[in-house]
Amino acid sequence: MIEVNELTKRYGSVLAVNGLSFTVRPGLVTGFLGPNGAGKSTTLRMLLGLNTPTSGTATIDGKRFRDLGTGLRHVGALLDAGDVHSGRSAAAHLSALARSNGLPRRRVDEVLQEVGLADVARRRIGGFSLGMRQRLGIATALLGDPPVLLFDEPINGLDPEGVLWVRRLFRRLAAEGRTVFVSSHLMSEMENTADRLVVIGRGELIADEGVTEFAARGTNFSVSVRTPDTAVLAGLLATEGAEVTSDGYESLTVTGLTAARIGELAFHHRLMLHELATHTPSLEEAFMELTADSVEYLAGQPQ
Ligand SMILES: Nc1ncnc2c1ncn2[C@@H]1O[C@H](COP(=O)(O)OP(=O)(O)OP(=O)(O)O)[C@@H](O)[C@H]1O
Repeated sequence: MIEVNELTKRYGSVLAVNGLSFTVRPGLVTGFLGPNGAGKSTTLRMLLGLNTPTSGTATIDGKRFRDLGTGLRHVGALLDAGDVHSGRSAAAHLSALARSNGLPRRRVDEVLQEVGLADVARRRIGGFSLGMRQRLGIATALLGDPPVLLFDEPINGLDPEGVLWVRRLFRRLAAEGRTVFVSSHLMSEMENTADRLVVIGRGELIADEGVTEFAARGTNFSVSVRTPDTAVLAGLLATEGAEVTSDGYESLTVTGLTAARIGELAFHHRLMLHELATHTPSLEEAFMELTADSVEYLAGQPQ
């Protein structure tokens, strides 16, 4: 169990993390989401004792990381996949870590196999692609067979097959009863992976809930209508208080009225409908909507 309580980190005038509180439970994949610069990496670094909080606490199973004393056997983490000695081979890198953490040598072969790097184990890391480095970072996190796993943007650089693999891996690790906490700035990466979401913006908590509850917060419900009588129907819908936009030939998008009400109106006025479909906001849309105020860099904004 990860517990973050009133956690704050200030860098000079920048308040990177501001009074953040949440818990991450075992047996689930929890996505840690927020736009760029929201404070995800800073929070993960404080959990791992790499940054000191300005105030508040970040604990793992009730203790600060540095007081756990069991290192890789308790918490495995992927922070920055580029942060490895590039002159070494993958096997040498993992062997050195296994030795310094008192882990058996066989774990090196097991994790290399697990992440699909067994065939390139003796190659220099310097020649690895970003995706291979991510796999090595994941292997490092798994080395101590820990009950708690933290991954910072693990999907970066992975090809589609790699993305599927990593999703299945996270699901399996959670099913084994581990605590799996995965950061991303893209909701699409978490949509089919996470059970719960901790969403932050500008260092503050926006949501801490199940994926379904989060999706239900999106308010952009709309109805698509196709009819040969767009002008007549649009007029009728407007008098009912709906907001109507025409998407081109025979096609309208309507907000403010249900599909059932639109169908009734069309029926009463003998208007033919070719399509009537409710559009439920996606998880991605809910995320964009709820974090809109926290986005640091917006495309198309004047400088
Ligand atoms: N060492 C530092 N010194 C000064 N400011 C920092 C430092 N580290 C982070 N920040 C600032 O703190 C804020 C949060 O950064 P952080 O890297 O934690 O965000 P993030 O959510 O991980 O973003 P990203 O998705 O871009 O990695 C940003 O405004 C960043 O510029």
